[in-house]
Amino acid sequence: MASSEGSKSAKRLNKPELFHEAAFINGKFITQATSGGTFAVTDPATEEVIGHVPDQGVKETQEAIQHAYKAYQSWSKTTGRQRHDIMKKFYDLLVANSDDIATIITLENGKPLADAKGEATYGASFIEWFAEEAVRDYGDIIPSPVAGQRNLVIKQGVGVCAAICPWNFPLAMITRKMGAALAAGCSVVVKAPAETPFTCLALVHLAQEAGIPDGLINIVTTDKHMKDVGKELCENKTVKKITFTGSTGVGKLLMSQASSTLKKCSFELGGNAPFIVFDDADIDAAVAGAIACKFRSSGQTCVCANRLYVQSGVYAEFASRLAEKVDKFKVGNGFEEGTTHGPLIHARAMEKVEKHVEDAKKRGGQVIVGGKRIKGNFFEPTVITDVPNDIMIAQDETFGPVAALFKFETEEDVLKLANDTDVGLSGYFYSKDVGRIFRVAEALEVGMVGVNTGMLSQSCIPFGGIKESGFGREGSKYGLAEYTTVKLITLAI
Ligand SMILES: NC(=O)c1ccc[n+]([C@@H]2O[C@H](COP(=O)([O-])OP(=O)(O)OC[C@H]3O[C@@H](n4cnc5c(N)ncnc54)[C@H](O)[C@@H]3O)[C@@H](O)[C@H]2O)c1
Ligand SMILES: O=CCCC(=O)O
Repeated sequence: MASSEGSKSAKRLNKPELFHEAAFINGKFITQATSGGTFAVTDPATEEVIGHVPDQGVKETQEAIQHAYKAYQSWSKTTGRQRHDIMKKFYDLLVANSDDIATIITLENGKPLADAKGEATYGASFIEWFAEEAVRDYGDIIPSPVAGQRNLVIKQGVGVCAAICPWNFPLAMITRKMGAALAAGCSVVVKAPAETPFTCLALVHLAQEAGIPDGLINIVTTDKHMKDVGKELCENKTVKKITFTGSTGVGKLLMSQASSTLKKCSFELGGNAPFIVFDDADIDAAVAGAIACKFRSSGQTCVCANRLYVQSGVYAEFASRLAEKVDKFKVGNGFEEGTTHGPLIHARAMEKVEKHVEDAKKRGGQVIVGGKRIKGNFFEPTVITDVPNDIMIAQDETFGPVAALFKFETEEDVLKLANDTDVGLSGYFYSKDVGRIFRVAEALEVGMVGVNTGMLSQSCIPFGGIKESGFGREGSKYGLAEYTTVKLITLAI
């Protein structure tokens, strides 16, 4: 039965039945955990409870895996065209219900409604993209040196996939994994983020409406038992792939657990993106790019700029123009008209942001806008200048609305600084010099480079990193390959 908070949340939707206080296994919404426990989910803006979901454990995870295996056996025998048709219906339903999806995203994640609508579109685009890829996953014929022999290469879905997803994109981080898995002929067990399970549950409601077979997608909800559930997903022999988006520390743990059964892994982990503005840049474009890249989702994306390196000739101008724009942001509840930036996800995130700002201040940084907590989970969008190269922010992503501006003199210097980090997800730079554009793009140690733009994200690009930002790609044709294995058939004729 729905809780009073859950009923209130459901009433905000055009289609209240999309709000489920449940897990989802084998096509059924399950409101009770074996342990009997539930956990509350709160709105990060108001800190009020918006609903409850079952606190599931290892037993339910094993059940979900078994159902996923059964569903995989039939789904893997369907044609790419059949998978396309169901996925296309699923996509159409996501689009038709995008207002409700956006409302749930704002409710549980806090991002402004306009951004949540953007995510509803972005998230749905992965289902559409992979539906279209499902019919084009070609094999190969390799000429044999042996007379009378033919070598055929076919692709097959890897099997049951476990997806462990974060809270910062409650829809898109799931559809990016799920879309590829379904297109490849795989089934999925998703461990929903404890902070944002309701978007995920609305998603599977629509999947079911679209005709996705029972057991093909399963959602385990857990909080207290999260580590045990994660370990089960990594160690269970029936699961053939682990896909994870989140912090590097958790990625390392999951990889060590997954090594016991040598699962295929793709990990999209933390970044520490350099954002470089050269003297020859278009400063208006660079400021606009920094606003989009640094402050999107209040700084809580893995591809957000974390270190802004500005060449000495334009440092003062860039800093004052950026500060002028940041000062005009309207921070508030994502449902309020005019809100440009929402809250941080929770108190732990706030502690990290405050620690980074205090450290920068102690080391001589000048706060020219913002710099402190407003109330609850809200932090002032902040710009700090004159920071030395060894502040905490230089080595650890803040995941918050703080732009630290480092000054540099030469291209050689800034490349050394930009690459002086263990991680390498994305990097950005602004320059009009064609030679420099190629030199710097090739030299940056990252998986994705934005040149004269602060936005990369689309379903058609290979999204992912190098170094300790993980491996594997999501989205694009490369993303589909992560969910398939290649099989050789040698035929003597
Ligand atoms: N790459 C990204 O998009 C992304 C997303 C979220 C967080 N982060 C990074 O991580 C930092 C901390 O945020 P966080 O605490 O939410 O990240 P996290 O890595 O702890 O959590 C991400 C997801 O992993 C799950 N998880 C955590 N420990 C697990 C375990 N042992 N087994 C199975 N699942 C587990 C959580 O339920 C969550 O849904 C952020 O400041 C940021 O740097 C990155
Ligand atoms: O935060 C991780 C993913 C962000 C994106 O897809 O743009």
